[in-house]
Amino acid sequence: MTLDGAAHRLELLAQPLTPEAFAEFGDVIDSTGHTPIQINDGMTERYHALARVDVGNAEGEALINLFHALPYTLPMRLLSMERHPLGSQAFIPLDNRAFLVVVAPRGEAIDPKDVRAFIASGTQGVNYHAGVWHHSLIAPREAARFLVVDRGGPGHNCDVLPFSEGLTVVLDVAASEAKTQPLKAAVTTAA
Ligand SMILES: NC(=O)N[C@@H](O)C(=O)O
Ligand code: NI
Repeated sequence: MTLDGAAHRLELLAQPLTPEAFAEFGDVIDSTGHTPIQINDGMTERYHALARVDVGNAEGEALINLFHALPYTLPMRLLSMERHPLGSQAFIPLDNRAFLVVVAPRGEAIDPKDVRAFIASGTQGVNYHAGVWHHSLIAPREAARFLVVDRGGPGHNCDVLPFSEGLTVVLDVAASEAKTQPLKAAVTTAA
């Protein structure tokens, strides 16, 4: 499965992550805009069920992982996308650092014009729904740690789709300050 593409260059500009804009790809994990449940005698606010873990079938199980991501320098060239057909995958930042999310709609191929890039703030996580194409974790500028909740169990759960040689996909960051967290420092001149 490769992307059709003559000699094209696709410049991706990341936009601030919002639940509405991300809805077709998954959930935004963020307390903003949600009413918490008061628990523990009022000592804790529970933001309940911000997203659900999809483990696909009875053989699947939910895994709780930690990812220590090394930093990418931007602009960066994206070479492939991946999907997990059997389950969801959630990334929650632990160091309050913004990160980049690149997604494309489900399907057996990816139309380059459907690829979207978002800037997730340090207080926003994402939960990719099963089968949604995404780039693997991108931590810009500095190393960062993430809580990752995804599916374990038997079965093939990671398809990788390379962009064709004829298509160069470059991820940059919107010139305008993102509402979430400025990433200008992350943009360095390409080597
Ligand atoms: N491979 C792995 O566990 N992580 C990727 O799926 C990713 O989306 O980063
Ligand atoms: Ni993944």
